[in-house]
Amino acid sequence: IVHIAAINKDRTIDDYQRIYNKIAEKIREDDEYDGYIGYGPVLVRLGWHSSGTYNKENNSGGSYGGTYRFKLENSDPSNNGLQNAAQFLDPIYKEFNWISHGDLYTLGAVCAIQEAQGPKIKWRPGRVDLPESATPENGRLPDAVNGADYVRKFYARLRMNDREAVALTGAHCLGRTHLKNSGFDGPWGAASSSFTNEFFINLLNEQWKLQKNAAGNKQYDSPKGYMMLETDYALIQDPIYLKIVKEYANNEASFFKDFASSFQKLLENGIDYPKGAPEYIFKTLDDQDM
Ligand code: HEM
Ligand SMILES: Nc1c([N+](=O)[O-])cnc2ccccc12
Repeated sequence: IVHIAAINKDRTIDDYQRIYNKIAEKIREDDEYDGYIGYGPVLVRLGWHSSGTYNKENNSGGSYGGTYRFKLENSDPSNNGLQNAAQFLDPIYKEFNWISHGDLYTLGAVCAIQEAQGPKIKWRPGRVDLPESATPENGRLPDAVNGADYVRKFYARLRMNDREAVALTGAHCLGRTHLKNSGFDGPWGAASSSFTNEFFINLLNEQWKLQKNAAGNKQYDSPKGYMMLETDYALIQDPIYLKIVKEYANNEASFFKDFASSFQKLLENGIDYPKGAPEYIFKTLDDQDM
C-alpha cells in the first residue's frame, strides 16, 4: 500500500496556524474536562491511536486515511474514551472542513503537546481521507498487561527502536487512566496537563506495588497515589530500557529532543512525502502573546 502526501498549494502555514490557534484556544477555554486536567492528554492519545494502527509489514494503517472517523475504528475497545477528543475537534472540522481528518487528528496532538509546554513538533500536511473500506481491523493497538518483550516487538511494527519506544512512552506524563475506558485507574495524585520528564522520574523514584485494581486488572500503584501500567513498568525491568529511562529522568532536554523526532515519525508512518513537501513548526499561543 502506498500513501502519497497531497500537497495543497493554496494552503500556507497561516492557514494551519489558524487551526492550531483554534484548537489551542479551545483547550484553554474548555479547562474543566476530566477534573480540570483538560483536553490536552486525550487529544494526544487520539493523534497517537490514529497513527498506532500502522503495520510496517504491508505499510497498512496509520494516520493517512483518517479512518478513526469510521465506526469500525472508533468503536475499537482500545479507543474507549477518545470520543471526547473527536467531539472536541468536531466544531473545528466544521469551521475548517478543507483539512483532512488525518491532518486534523495529528495537528490536534501536536498542538496539545506544544500547549502543554512540551517540545516543538515538526508537522507536515498532506494526509488524504480514505473510504471506510480502508479502515484497519481492530486489535492493532497495544495491550497494557505485558512485559518488555511485548513492548519491544510492538514498537518494532511501528519502525521504532528502543530509544524511540521509551521516549514515546514518556507521553504518559500527561493525563490518566480511567477505569471506564481501559479498566485501569489513576493516578489519583498529580495527573498532569504539563509535558515534562516526570514519568521517568516517577518510574525510578516511587516504590511500586503490583496489585489488582477494582476491575480486577493488574497495575503498579505507589504510596503517593501514582500508578503505572505493566507496559510502563517494563521500562525499568529491561536493562536496555532502564538505561534510557535514567538518561531521560536526568536530562529533560534529551527526552524532549527524542520525543519530538519520535512523535513526528509516529504521526507520519506510512506516508510518502514528495520532495519539497512543506514542513511546519507552529507557534504556541504564548509565542504569539495570545
Ligand atoms: C505499549 C504502549 C502503550 C500502552 C499499552 C498504552 C496504554 C494506555 C492506557 C491503558 C491508557 C488509559 C486510557 C484511559 O483509560 O482513558 C493510556 C492513556 C494515555 N496514553 Fe498511552 N499507552 C501506550 C503508549 C502511548 C503512546 C506512544 C502515547 C503518545 C505518544 C500515549 C499517550 C497517552 C496519553 C496522553 C494518555 C492519557 C489520556 C487521557 O488522559 O485521557 N500512550 N495509555
Ligand atoms: N499519568 C500516568 C502515569 N503517571 O506516572 O502519572 C503513569 N502511567 C500512565 C499511563 C497512562 C496514562 C497516564 C499515566
